[in-house]
Amino acid sequence: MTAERAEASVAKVLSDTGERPWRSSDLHGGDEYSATYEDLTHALGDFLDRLAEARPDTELIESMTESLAGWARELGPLAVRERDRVFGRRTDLASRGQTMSPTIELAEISDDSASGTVYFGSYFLGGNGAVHGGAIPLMFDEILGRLANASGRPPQRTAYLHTDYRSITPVGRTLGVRAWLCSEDGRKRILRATIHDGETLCAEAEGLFVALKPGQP
Ligand SMILES: CCCCCCCCCCCCCC(=O)SCCNC(=O)CCNC(=O)[C@H](O)C(C)(C)COP(=O)(O)OP(=O)(O)OC[C@H]1O[C@@H](n2cnc3c(N)ncnc32)[C@H](O)[C@@H]1OP(=O)(O)O
Repeated sequence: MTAERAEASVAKVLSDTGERPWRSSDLHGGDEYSATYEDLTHALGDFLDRLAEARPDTELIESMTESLAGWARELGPLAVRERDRVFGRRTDLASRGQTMSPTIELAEISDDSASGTVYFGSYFLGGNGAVHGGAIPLMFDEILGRLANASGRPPQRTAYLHTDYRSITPVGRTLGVRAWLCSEDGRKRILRATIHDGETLCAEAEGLFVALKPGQP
């Protein structure tokens, strides 16, 4: 899907849910700003992975705490309404401009399917090299939600998301991810997705997405 199409479908999501449609012109600084924000989210994700892996000494912990508190103080007065924010609203970027779920790099996307790769860094570790069991449905909701809301479909919300954990999902490896639309019935759409480590099926999910009625939040 092109960036223009993704943006058009997101604009529809927001206009139908009562928010002013999001436009790329909401982002200040054009292309230069676009690249900079993507770099910021990558740097933040990298920081979280390194933090999760490290055993810092007290001096470094104190110094990091001070730096982070300084950034929070600087950002505090810059808070804007949800519709004017950048974080998580950059559907033109693989990361969507957020770090809550890992970045999904899509190699193929059509109206009813998407496939690509996902990499869970150390930040998403549950234990013994396996991704946390809550991070996996988070990633599934991300890819299924994006697919459900793509291609000019009406805005939808997840009604249920069922995940089966078939084998551990390893941290620190590039994994295959696939999502596809299974059925449509009125306002209801069922979508499925899988994560593979090579030939091994790690996890699979089924989600029901329900198209929102006008004015529904
Ligand atoms: C700018 C950037 C924006 C980014 C956006 C894009 C990227 C996003 C990426 C991230 C994306 C993240 C996305 C997210 O995470 S969305 C956040 C998580 N989801 C929610 O918060 C949803 C909360 N629930 C609701 O709002 C309502 O319950 C909904 C809207 C879902 C339905 O309530 P509504 O009052 O409207 O409809 P209805 O109750 O008459 O139901 C309608 C039909 O559906 C059937 N049904 C309903 N529930 C279930 C169920 N659990 N199992 C089986 N069936 C169920 C029901 O039987 C009926 O069927 P039928 O009798 O007609 O046959």
